[in-house]
Amino acid sequence: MNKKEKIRKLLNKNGSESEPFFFMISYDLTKYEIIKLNQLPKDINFELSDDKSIFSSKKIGIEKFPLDFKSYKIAFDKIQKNIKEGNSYLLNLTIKTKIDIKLSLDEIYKYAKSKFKLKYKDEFVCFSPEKFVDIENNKIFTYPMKGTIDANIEDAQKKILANKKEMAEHTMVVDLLRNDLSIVSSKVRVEKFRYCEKISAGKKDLLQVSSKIKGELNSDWKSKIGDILTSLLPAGSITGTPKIKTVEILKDVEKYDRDYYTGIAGIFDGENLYSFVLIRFIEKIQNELYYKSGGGITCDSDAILEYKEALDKIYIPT
Ligand SMILES: C=C(O[C@@H]1C=C(C(=O)O)C=C[C@H]1O)C(=O)O
Repeated sequence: MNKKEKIRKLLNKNGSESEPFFFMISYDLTKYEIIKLNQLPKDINFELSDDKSIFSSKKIGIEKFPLDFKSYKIAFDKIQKNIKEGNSYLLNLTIKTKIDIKLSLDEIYKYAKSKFKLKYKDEFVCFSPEKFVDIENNKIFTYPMKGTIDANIEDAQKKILANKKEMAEHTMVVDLLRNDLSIVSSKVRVEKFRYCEKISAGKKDLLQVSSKIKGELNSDWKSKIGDILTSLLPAGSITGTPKIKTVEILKDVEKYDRDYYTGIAGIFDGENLYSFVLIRFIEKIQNELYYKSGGGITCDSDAILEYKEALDKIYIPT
């Protein structure tokens, strides 16, 4: 049985037992943890919050040792070639940046302020602003986030909402996720289109644009959590579209393993399910720390600006 199938069956089984459990799944669905909440080991910590006021402008400085622009540009150019050939029209290109910070993963987890947090053993810490799906009262919701602007630019919100490239990019992700939700649910509707949220990002504050999409599930969805999640993964907002071909291209151009970065984590509380995308992510690899980050590329993208955006996302909100 392959790993995806194993994950699907385990989630279905855990859901049908109606007991609360935690889950985390890697980007390529080869790694996972599915653990009953009352058996969660001490070295796995997480927090999920819906508190909109979680926002802070205190900064922790991070020294960055980024991939050189030339290497980024090679990947970027390959992506543009694929877009011109019609293989994809939106790809989320991500990079791994070595960082230096005088804090342990435990301390980062403790200090980072974010809606969603996860620390996994001494392996990684994630402080994500991005929901994946929520399931409440037989309804499934997803909240794709696409579009980032420096919040301190004058009229930042107005500018990003009026920007045609941002609009096109966001619409593509909403289309993809509407389609994904239609695989697992019915009566899919976009409930909110392009709303802005402010996020503290090191020396900068960022505005991120999201949408809210809703679908209806059958009342037996708890025994199908595995079918639902494995059909939706990897999350469209961190791949691009069309998904299968785009994932293939990313495998070729990204010269590192995403691992749990851009995967998902969440809980089933016995009644409802809440999950988030594993972005804003620091990983310990052989005693060095790496920050994984990226952004969406379209035919209109500028390589320097995209490179800058991926590096701007390297921050710890405190
Ligand atoms: C992949 C990342 O971000 C993704 C890309 C975004 C964008 O292009 O605006 C926003 C949120 C994420 O879905 C990341 O932050 O590492």
